[in-house]
Amino acid sequence: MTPLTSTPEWQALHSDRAAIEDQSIAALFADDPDRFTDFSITVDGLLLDYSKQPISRAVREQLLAVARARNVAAQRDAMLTGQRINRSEDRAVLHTALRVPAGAPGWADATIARDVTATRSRMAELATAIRERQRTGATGKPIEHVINIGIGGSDLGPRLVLEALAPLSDGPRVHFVANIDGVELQQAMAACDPERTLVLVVSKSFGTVETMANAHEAMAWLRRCVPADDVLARQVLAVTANLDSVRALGLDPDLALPMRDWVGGRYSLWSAVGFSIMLGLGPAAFEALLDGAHVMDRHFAEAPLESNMPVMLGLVSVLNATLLGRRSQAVVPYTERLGRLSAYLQQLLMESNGKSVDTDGDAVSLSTAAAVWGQTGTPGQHAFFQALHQGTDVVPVDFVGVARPVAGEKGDPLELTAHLFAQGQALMQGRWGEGLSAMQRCPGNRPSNTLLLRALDARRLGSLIALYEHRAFVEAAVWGINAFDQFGVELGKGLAADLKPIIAGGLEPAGLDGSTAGLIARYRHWRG
Ligand SMILES: O=P(O)(O)OC[C@H]1O[C@](O)(CO)[C@@H](O)[C@@H]1O
Repeated sequence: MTPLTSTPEWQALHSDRAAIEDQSIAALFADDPDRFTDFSITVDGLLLDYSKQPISRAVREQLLAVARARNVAAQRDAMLTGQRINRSEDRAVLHTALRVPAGAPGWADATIARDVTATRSRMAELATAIRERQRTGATGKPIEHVINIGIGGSDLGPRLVLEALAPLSDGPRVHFVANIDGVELQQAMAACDPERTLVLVVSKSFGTVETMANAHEAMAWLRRCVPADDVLARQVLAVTANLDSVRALGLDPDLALPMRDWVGGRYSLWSAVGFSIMLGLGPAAFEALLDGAHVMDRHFAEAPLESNMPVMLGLVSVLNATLLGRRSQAVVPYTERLGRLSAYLQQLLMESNGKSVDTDGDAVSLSTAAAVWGQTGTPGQHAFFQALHQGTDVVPVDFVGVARPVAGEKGDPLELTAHLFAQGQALMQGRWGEGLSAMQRCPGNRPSNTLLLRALDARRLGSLIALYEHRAFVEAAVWGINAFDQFGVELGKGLAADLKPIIAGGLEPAGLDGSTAGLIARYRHWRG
């Protein structure tokens, strides 16, 4: 893979780096009254406004030239058509196939489409039977609670969606359990009647320590509390790509909902991993979520690069993170319902693109993924916004707003929206003028994107999530890295397994580094 820095297109952009950094965003508006129209893109009720970035028309052309030089369109097509683009794991990457409506033309082959439709139908039948109380728990009581046990991609997506659309929930109440310390599981078990609870064990690998530990605990609870021999068969359901391990846990693999190896964990909420969404909101809402994502997929596949929302969002990110060295990025949704968004995007963007070698294994020549963080507005305004306005580092912000709240939600987002728009304006304009002390002045010229959803509903949420998935793809394509493996996460998992018996006191801490040995000694001492 040619290093990005060796391409003439990047070199041309880089030679203008200082000018771009100094570019007054306000001046770009003054020079071009139509700038908002030209630097915003709308796809089916989702608007991206990237006009408050230091990007002139000429700079946009340079960015697009970089995208062409990196074959972003060809790389996209290779993903969509099921080529094995995840080279380090020799896998195709087909989360987009999960969102093609049944019978509609997709990009991948027909076998995959049939498999996707079959799983979706099975999920819908089962969810309907549970929601309509035809399929009960082992003692004949209806399922009113679901405990979703999973972590990372087997947790964050369904959690985000169910929190966002909670007012639409008319099915069993879903409780999420990810951490291994037992806190969430204890809380969930305390809130659930075991005879009316379905436990979902969601794990692509079915080997993740946290998930397996929590699954054992929850299964023991069901066995203890439900007087029926077939309680596990009736009330525990595995969602996985590893059916052999389902058997090892004592569950029937024939009952499990399958995942495929061509779906990465952090791209999997559209698969059977989203079963808890279907249970909570119903199959129609799940379909709407998929439809919204598919609309974004089609747009990504078909729109010219310059009016392609994920392409432009990805290029803006590369400009900030790589060209201008802005190593962190805030995501601030202006609705409490999207409070999980920054955590979701942390995994999506940082696990995908926190890489320092390219697809050939050579060191990349420039910085890749920036740190992603944030919380909702307006609480975030009273926490970290001071640093956004006056701190020494420029932190690009993605604002996310909704024109209409989720159906059934009380409260009007107008007040919040005023804050949202005001913050973007304030970051750009700053505050200057006679009579202001140095402490009172705000430098301004700080970039932001604004994403505005016509309404917070399943369809727009699907589009929004798919947009960020494709942004990660575009960034990776430009950087020349593989967005679909995550070997870095494995290292700590292995070390934790080695350390556990030492910390527990069964093994002596031989050969450890001084810090780890010291920490273990102190922990043991304080634990008593
Ligand atoms: O679904 P699994 O296999 O339990 O993995 C959970 C998560 O662990 C990771 O492998 C690493 O955090 C993620 O990519 C994945 O979403």
